[in-house]
Amino acid sequence: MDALLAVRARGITKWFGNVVALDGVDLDVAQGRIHGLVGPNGAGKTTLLGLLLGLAVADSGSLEILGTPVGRALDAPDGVAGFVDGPGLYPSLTARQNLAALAALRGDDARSSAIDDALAQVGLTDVADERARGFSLGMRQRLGLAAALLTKPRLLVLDEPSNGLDPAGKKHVHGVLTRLAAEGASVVLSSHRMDDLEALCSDVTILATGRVVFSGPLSKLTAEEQELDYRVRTCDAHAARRLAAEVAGIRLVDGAGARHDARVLVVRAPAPALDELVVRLVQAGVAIRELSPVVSPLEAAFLALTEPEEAGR
Ligand SMILES: Nc1ncnc2c1ncn2[C@@H]1O[C@H](COP(=O)(O)OP(=O)(O)OP(=O)(O)O)[C@@H](O)[C@H]1O
Repeated sequence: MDALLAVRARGITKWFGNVVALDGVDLDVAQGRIHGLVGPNGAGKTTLLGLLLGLAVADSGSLEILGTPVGRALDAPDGVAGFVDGPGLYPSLTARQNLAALAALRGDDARSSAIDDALAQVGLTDVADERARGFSLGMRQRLGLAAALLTKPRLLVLDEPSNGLDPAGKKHVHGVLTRLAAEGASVVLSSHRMDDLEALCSDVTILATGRVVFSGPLSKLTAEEQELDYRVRTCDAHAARRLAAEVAGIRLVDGAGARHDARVLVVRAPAPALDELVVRLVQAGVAIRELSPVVSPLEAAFLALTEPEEAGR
């Protein structure tokens, strides 16, 4: 096995009746990295995360987690924590009691200082003594993450952890995941939020109808995208339009993004042509006030890679 891999999956197939949820999936998750799993509804993300957590076993293929081959038993592999379909909590217990009870279930005797620390990391200190029954979705997600942290995971597996998070909750969760990875743990998470994935993940796997259509560094995915639409807002839209028309490889896109602001131009361009436009604008004394992709590079790649699959269903 590769010493630097937290997950090594080869040819994983999983059927539910006559539905193939995973169809020959290969996945490498490097140690100390945050790996995003993305795909349309029903692509197989939750099924794959469930296999990593030992909630189900594959019908075929091989799976190694933290260097150990996974057998047929339904059991969380050592060093792995996380949840799919929301964390399992006791509604009638407080946040603090939940963490103590979940630790006791594992046979651990979590010190109250460790519990306090986990609650602080996810930003739930103020509600530590409130019952989980009254918690919002975002608070339950954060409490589930705190429970996972108490196990000191070497691999953390989370299904859509951003669901229901307000901006403060998101900041806490991102902070926790980034810290874990910096300390050498690996994180695999699914999300439909491209902005979260781009902010957090170094690697991404895109699934479509149970198959991997891309897996690798996020930078490679975005670099592979040939052309993107960019909003360019300048101090002189007229001059910007004229200059854009002169740059080879740039096409002006009417409509989206420019509609509400006459100073905004939307151009479709590969990165080198966009660079050339920026240089020409500056040389011509046209100030650039905004330059941003209309949809994020990950979202553009996601749509390009998954839409043909969707259409083919
Ligand atoms: N327990 C189950 N019984 C029957 N079919 C299932 C079961 N779990 C998943 N499936 C099917 O397997 C496929 C993959 O589902 P899965 O939940 O893994 O997708 P997903 O990518 O997590 O989707 P979403 O983004 O909607 O959460 C779907 O066709 C789904 O209907």
